[in-house]
Amino acid sequence: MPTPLSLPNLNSLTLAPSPPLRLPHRNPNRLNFAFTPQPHQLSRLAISTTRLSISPSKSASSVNAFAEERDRDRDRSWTEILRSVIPGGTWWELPHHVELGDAEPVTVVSALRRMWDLVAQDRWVVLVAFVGLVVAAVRTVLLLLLCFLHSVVSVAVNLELNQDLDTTLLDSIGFLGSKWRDYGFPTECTALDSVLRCFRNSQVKRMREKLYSSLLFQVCDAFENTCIAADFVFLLNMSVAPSGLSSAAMIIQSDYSLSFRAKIDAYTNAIFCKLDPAPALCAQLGSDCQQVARVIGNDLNMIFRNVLQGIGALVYLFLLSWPLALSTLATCIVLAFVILLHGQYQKKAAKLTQEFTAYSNESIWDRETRTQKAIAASSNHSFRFDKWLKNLADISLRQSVAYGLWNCSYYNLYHSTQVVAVLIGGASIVAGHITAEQLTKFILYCEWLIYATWWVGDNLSSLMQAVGASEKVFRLMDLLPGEQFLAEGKHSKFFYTSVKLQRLLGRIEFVDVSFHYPSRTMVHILQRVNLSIFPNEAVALVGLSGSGKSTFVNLLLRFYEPTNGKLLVDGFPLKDLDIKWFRENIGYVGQEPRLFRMDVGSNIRYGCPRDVNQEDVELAAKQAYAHDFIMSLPDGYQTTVDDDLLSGGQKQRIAIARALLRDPSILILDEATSALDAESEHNIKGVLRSVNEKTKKKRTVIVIAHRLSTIQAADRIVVLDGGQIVEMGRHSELLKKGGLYARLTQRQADAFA
Ligand SMILES: Nc1ncnc2c1ncn2[C@@H]1O[C@H](COP(=O)(O)OP(=O)(O)OP(=O)(O)O)[C@@H](O)[C@H]1O
Repeated sequence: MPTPLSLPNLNSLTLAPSPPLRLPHRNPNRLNFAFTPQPHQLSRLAISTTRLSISPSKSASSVNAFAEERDRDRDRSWTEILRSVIPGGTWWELPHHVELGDAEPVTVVSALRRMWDLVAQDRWVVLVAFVGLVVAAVRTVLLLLLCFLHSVVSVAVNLELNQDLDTTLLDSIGFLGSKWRDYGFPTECTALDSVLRCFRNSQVKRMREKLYSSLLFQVCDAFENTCIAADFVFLLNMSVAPSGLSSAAMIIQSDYSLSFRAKIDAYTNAIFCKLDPAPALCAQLGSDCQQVARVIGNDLNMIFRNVLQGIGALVYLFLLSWPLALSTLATCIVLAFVILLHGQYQKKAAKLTQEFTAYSNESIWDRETRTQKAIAASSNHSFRFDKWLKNLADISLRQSVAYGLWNCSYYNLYHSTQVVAVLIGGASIVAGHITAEQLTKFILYCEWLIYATWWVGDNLSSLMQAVGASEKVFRLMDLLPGEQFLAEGKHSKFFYTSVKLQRLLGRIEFVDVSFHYPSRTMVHILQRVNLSIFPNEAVALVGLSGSGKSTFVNLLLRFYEPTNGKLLVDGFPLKDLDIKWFRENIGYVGQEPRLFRMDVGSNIRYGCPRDVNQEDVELAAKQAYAHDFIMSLPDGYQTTVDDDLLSGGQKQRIAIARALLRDPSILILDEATSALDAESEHNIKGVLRSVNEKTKKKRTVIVIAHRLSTIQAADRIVVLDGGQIVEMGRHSELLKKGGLYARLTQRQADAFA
């Protein structure tokens, strides 16, 4: 039953919206109510937010008026639909989306300049290819000249104006022209196209490398502060923050002894082997770089070549008949205008497609397929993904229709040129200004000109798309390395000191440290934390989920800078220490270590700053209680693994072995044993003893664990609550105290009881 709507000023007239309630799309403020009329109540109401209009009841005439109004409404909606779909109408509006910040938008000229900079090493290849193409295009134009000469001579022969010009000359010109056409131009173009294609591939590679290097040298908060792309925040958080850390990614970041090439390979490996959920980066490095590189490898040369050929054809058209040439030129100008519009539209659409593809990829990645299968019973499970897909489909539909319209305009204009040529040309023949053969040639040259214009247009729209795609790629490439990565000497007007200590003892001091994440400035994660960790001490951080344990470690690893207070390492401000050297001396295992697609031995050895042999690798694996399961794999240490081929506990043990192999002065384990069974965990507790079993070298250990049995052997247990240290002491002392730690221990004991 529809809800009755009472209008007090209508003498208790009760109206009900007739189902279905129609909301006219053209005026969302206006609601039309229709109701089944009683003889004394027949009326139609239009209620708007600003006025209420009532047509008084007039029985049959009102019914007619209502029907007419409805028809008018229908007609109006059709005209509105038609108006919206014509070029420039509302249907063509592309969705608004995240702006890329306040940087200047990339123009064709600036994009080309950037691309030219990128091809610095191979400029000669581009130049040679372009010169070749110019030569090829000029030859084509000369071919036209030969044809033209051929026609002039044949006219002379036909008209018998000059009996001295015999058919031998005519034949030789025709023969020369056909040979030139058959062998010269296609061969050259194919060869040059191949050269440019090879060049394009190397350019894609270079762009990807540059983009990677720019990303690798960013600090997390740099991304969180900018609106460059939420997807890159996601990428970096996944790569370096403990919550989703790929240990390997962190090692790449920390390990500068690796060649840049190796880092790139490792990252490529990690990302393209699906080890790191970096959908946006995949999109950026995959299609976008390829699209941008296509500009020089393909679009520009096609545009250039066709412009030259078009100019040549136009010149001959003018030589043949200027009225006809003018009419063709007018057509070409209209065509160029359509090209421009279409190109601009495609550029915008390409930019949005790039954004939405990244977001749709992200929405798949961040909800792993298996997880999705497990929990996706709800009808809303794919809401995010569907939303992006719908946006993509909408854009793609508009792009296709725009392309169709563009093609349609081309063909219509092309045929209209022929019609005009036949009309004007026919009149010219009758008037004796041109011959029928000249008209035929004219139509052929027209075709050539229009064809060249079409090619220019087609490649120009592709160029525009590439420029759209290049915007984000270039902005990411332009990011300056984070401050901590510049700590190697002079950089612009700043001078960064970089202290390398002779030996890292492992004394860590948090002095009055407060911190909030850049993306949530109002939420204070750590508040006035004061803590000194002594060399060779094993300290455990415990607390409720979200109490700031991982953040504590993030600051120590210098993924973020404290907003207040300072961090000292061996008495030196952490800011002044060489970040490369410092991270080389740290072993870190995160909550979800990830493995690279390579053999187990290489995975353990990965990023190790010192020379190690197989014996060292095996020793580290034994300490991490990974040796036995590794030996049970088909090829032992040579077995190729990746994230999906091992269990969570096995991956954690390999990651622990990797950290131990570095023989670090400070070892950080953030929930590093959460996936281990009780026995493995019991065995691995030895890692906590803060001594390298082989060298007997001591080390500082920081352990974060929810399973409190893991940390009972720690020298000191620090309890965090709401970003503050609330308790500190040994296991037995804290139990006696009866505070948060005792409560947590009790809860866990109850849970297992
Ligand atoms: N990159 C980030 N941006 C904004 N807030 C964050 C970020 N990372 C973590 N936080 C927030 O900081 C708080 C502390 O997070 P943290 O990961 O340090 O907690 P934790 O004690 O390690 O938790 P857990 O035991 O569940 O791992 C949480 O409220 C979390 O939501």
